[in-house]
Amino acid sequence: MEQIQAVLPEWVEASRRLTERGKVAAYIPELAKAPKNALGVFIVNMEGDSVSAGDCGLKFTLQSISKVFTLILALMDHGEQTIFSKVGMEPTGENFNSMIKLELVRPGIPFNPFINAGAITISSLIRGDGPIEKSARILQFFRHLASNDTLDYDLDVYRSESETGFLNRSLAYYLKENRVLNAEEDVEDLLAVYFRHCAVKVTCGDLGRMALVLAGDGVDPLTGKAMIPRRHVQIAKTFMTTCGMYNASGEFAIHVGLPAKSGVSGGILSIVPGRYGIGVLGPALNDKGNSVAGVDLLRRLSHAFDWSLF
Ligand SMILES: NC(=O)CC[C@H](N)C(=O)O
Repeated sequence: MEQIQAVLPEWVEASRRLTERGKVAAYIPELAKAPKNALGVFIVNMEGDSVSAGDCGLKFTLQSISKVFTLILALMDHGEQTIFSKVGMEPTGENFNSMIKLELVRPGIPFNPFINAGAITISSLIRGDGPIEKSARILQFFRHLASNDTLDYDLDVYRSESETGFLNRSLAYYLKENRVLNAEEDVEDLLAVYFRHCAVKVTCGDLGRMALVLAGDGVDPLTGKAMIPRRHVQIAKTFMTTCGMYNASGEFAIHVGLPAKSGVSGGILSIVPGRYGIGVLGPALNDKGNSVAGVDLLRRLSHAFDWSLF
């Protein structure tokens, strides 16, 4: 940890320069308010020692990072056979909100649980009596994983996405037409669950702490508590490696070589299996939609400390 701490502040400042080249997401209007030049990182090891640098105190919404944990909750609710009858296991090579392959490839189930069509389908599989109970179960699960009972929604971001998320609505109706979603599924209720879990507000510290449970294969190393079956962590880590950074996942595997998941608010959750949980925030995104400075910082760290799995 001392070795990492010794270089971290300087590397954050070096990577921060790249934020000038990126753009803050604006298709959810509320996200456009994020500070473009921010960059923060938090790294925690299996003993609970942590290091951090940059703008670590900033709060941001999980967005697509939440998909890792809703996938896990759905797997815990139903088992892998049911889940993989509804979503596939392959990267798409398309944008996360694209619907093109749903029509082109049969059967018309979403290619994987991390594209929006897949994550909306996963939200429909969370157990609970109605959208309020489903959302409450999801939030409770996130709070457990982060060891933080104060995690909550950013309601401004939630409303902003709910008022403008017409593409996600289209995806959901298309899935319903194709019977990937049940006939009795109410699309507005379902999207309320989906938009809510995307709008859970965290810091880099929360992200790192959630990641640590994945680094421990589902056992929280700091409490010794078994939180997720190992097999479900294995599935989540595999998707993080193959699809976690959208259609730049191959490039990220070459340059960084770690399981990771990014979100449009500029967060990246990553792990060094068995060693570290990592949370990064850098709202300026590159043309693939990943935090431009965040990816650069992870690349520096991975190279220097030989973290690549490959
Ligand atoms: N890539 C993302 O982070 C997308 C999440 C966002 N809530 C959406 O559905 O568009």
